[in-house]
Amino acid sequence: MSAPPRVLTVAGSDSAGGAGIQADLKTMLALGVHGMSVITAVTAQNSLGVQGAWPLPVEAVIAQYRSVVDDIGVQAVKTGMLASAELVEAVAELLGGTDAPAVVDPVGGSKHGDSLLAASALDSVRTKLLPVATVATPNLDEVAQLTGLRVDSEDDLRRAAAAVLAYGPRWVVIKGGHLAGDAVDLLTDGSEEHWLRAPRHDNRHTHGTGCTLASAIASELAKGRAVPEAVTAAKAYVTGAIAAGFALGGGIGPVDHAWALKRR
Ligand SMILES: Nc1ncnc2c1ncn2[C@@H]1O[C@H](COP(=O)(O)OP(=O)(O)O)[C@@H](O)[C@H]1O
Ligand SMILES: Cc1ncc(COP(=O)(O)OP(=O)(O)O)c(N)n1
Repeated sequence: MSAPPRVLTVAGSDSAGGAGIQADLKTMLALGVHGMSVITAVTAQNSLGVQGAWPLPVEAVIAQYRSVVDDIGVQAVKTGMLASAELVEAVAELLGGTDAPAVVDPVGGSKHGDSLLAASALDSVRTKLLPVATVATPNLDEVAQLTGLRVDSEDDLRRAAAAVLAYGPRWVVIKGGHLAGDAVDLLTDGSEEHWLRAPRHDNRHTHGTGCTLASAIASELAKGRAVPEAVTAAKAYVTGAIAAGFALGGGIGPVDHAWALKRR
């Protein structure tokens, strides 16, 4: 039996299991790749919000990464919550030393508005992390934090993409999930444009959408797909997961990472 493609997530733990490391590993399982993890921070969170967050020491993050990459190897890496400037810079340096494609989700906060990244880390995201990204996947709040641009309509997505690409990622997916109307994302490398459109599901249980999309892109890249095909497949996966999102706790429940497995 040959080993499945290996994908590494470098992200924070979500105790509620809908976002962060837990979302990433579930996505990877559902998409048929071998998921591995470098935990950057532990959060206490649930359907109502984030109650606490504790970043890990930089040396613990580097040690986890080295253990996995030096022995097992990876075909793609995804990054999520990195919490501090020190962790952003350490992870950027690690990514700069690998040939595997890197999907960078520049996580700034949770859906409830709780911060998951120190304000002092934003400059390191712009100048160190985005330049080593194969694909960056900011949502509209992250676009505003990183570029100062407000996106109010589909027309603004192109301007936002150009502003993020100026920091150096090879491709960017601007996620229009927070706009009204269809769920439209723009994937571009500055010359090609791919508009990814899906019907908006009227389901409030959307915890983990961004993590799920980014780790699905990494999974598809690890299988050898080109970026546009990988993002198209990932969009279909996250759309199905949102359609099947379910209530848990008293607030926003998770997307259903297993939706595609249940249909087999
Ligand atoms: N209600 C929805 N119905 C369908 N797709 C959605 C919905 N909300 C978000 N999406 C899609 O989910 C993906 C993640 O986007 P978004 O929710 O904006 O990310 P984040 O979790 O980082 O804020 C994008 O492809 C977006 O278009
Ligand atoms: C540990 C951790 N990492 C990232 C997030 C944000 O995840 P996201 O997929 O953007 O989902 P929402 O929080 O917006 O529902 C998180 N909450 N926790």
